[in-house]
Amino acid sequence: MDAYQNVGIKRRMKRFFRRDGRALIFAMDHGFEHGPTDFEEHWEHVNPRIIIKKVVRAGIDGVMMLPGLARAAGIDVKPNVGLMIKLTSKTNLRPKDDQLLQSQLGFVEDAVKLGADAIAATVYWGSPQEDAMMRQFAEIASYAHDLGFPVVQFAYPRGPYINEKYGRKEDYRVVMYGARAAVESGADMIKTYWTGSRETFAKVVDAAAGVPVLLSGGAKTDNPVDFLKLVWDVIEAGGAGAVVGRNIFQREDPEPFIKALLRVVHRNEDPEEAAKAEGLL
Ligand SMILES: O=C(COP(=O)(O)O)[C@@H](O)[C@H](O)[C@H](O)COP(=O)(O)O
Repeated sequence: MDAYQNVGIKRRMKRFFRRDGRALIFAMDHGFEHGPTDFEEHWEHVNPRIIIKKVVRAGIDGVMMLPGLARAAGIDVKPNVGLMIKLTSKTNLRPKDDQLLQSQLGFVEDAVKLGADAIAATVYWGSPQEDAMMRQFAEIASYAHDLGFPVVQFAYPRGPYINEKYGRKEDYRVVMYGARAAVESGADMIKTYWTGSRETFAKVVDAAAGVPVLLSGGAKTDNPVDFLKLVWDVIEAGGAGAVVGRNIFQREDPEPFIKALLRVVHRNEDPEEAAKAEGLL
């Protein structure tokens, strides 16, 4: 890779990661991947401009969106906040047999025009359609790297063989495998599942061989401290932070919660202390 691209990738990575090498990123692709019902708990957050303004005000490090939402609300992602555009997706409406495929819904050029700082794509490792997603990722990554953009892989092990062999997709051996596959396929950042313990997540981090590993948030926890504790475990395991959607936009007042998360991610604060400091307890 020549010096220009190398500098481009490094500079853009720094728009997400602070000097401590960690980042808290807001995810908003749920209207497409899960359907707008995900927003019903706090319906005003279905409007990307409303929720993006809140998360930016709270001090989030980055925002991840699909290209269409970035057209609508990318302008609200202030220049000091990293913008990650994801170029693959799927709806929950497609037939069951096709749920293990993410399709390309935008192009690297679109992300560049939208002012992206990083480009993301999902690979369901172990899917019967793994081959198609590997090719898609390779094409996106190759072009993005040529232009000096970092590439994020949502490295999600998913598929019938995984269930048969490991019992669950969150088994650390398979999450670790997905993370390693992401590294070996050229990812600059990895987003993946929680494996259930610090010890096992630390192995995922080791398998990623220096490529930052971010937690994929998951369903909202009733008690906000439970999610703070999860992110604390990720950080203690050597993880680089988290990409969080529902735990933010499904809360009535996401701002103190984000501030508490930032305390845990960047200041190593104990989750309960962080929650108290932001008035959550
Ligand atoms: O990866 C995604 C969906 O995963 P899923 O198929 O629901 O397991 C992304 O659409 C989300 O943005 C990501 O999971 C982060 O959002 P939350 O899980 O924190 O809501």
